[in-house]
Amino acid sequence: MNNIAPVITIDGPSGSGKGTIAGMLARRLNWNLLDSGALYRLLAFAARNHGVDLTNEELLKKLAAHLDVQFIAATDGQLQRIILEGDEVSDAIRTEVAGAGASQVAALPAVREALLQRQRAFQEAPGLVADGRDMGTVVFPDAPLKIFLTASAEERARRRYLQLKGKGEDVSLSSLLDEIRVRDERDTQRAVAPLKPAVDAIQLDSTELSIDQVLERIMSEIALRDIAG
Ligand SMILES: Nc1ncnc2c1ncn2[C@@H]1O[C@H](COP(=O)(O)OP(=O)(O)O)[C@@H](O)[C@H]1O
Ligand SMILES: Nc1ccn([C@H]2C[C@H](O)[C@@H](COP(=O)(O)OP(=O)(O)O)O2)c(=O)n1
Repeated sequence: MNNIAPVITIDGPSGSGKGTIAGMLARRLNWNLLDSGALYRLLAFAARNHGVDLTNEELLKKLAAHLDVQFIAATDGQLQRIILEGDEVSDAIRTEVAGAGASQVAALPAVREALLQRQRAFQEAPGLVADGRDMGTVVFPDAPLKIFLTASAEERARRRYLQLKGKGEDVSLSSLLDEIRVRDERDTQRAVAPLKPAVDAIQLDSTELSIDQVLERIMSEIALRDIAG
């Protein structure tokens, strides 16, 4: 691990735009990308494959410590690919069911502990953009720029609805809104590393902002701090 490499953390609730913004920032800066939510999704997915109950903390901890996963970085023509135990699961882990499972296993302290070093290992030169819930509070507390991205629950449900409809999934706006509220509640109320802004985070409400406007706001914070050389 190279501790000199700067980190930009982007935390926030589901559908606030973290993944989109983190990916765009990493490409623009030519930095590494950590999608920490993917790790929790992968763990929930692997647990289902192995018949491990999503409340069995001991077994989930073992599974997390030995998770056989490869992240193949995005290239110009291709999106990032995620390989779990030899199988490509890039799309399979993006369902709402996998998201709900991720939120469940993520509430278990032993699971979070088992995934901590794996996340910190992404901090390599020239820099890292890290997307999640506790990137600024727990995983990279010394990051020189921390963003806490929010949007109203209604707007986040609307975005998710359009995203899933675009992929041809049959979804309902009202059930997506319910799911988002359940996930918000679980992620903010858990005892360990709950979703909350770091004290030194910049809070950005994207309800009324376009993706480009959010990106430009963050780019101007980067320029102010002179982080990206
Ligand atoms: N500021 C924004 N305005 C409109 N749509 C957005 C905005 N940010 C993200 N989106 C869209 O919302 C959906 C969810 O964004 P995503 O990045 O997956 O959120 P998260 O990672 O926080 O769950 C995507 O389809 C994305 O294109
Ligand atoms: N750093 C993180 C990232 C995700 N999680 C948990 C909580 C989230 O509900 C799930 C899924 O996260 P993910 O970022 O992939 O989900 P969204 O794209 O925001 O819907 O994992 C977490 O507890 N800590």
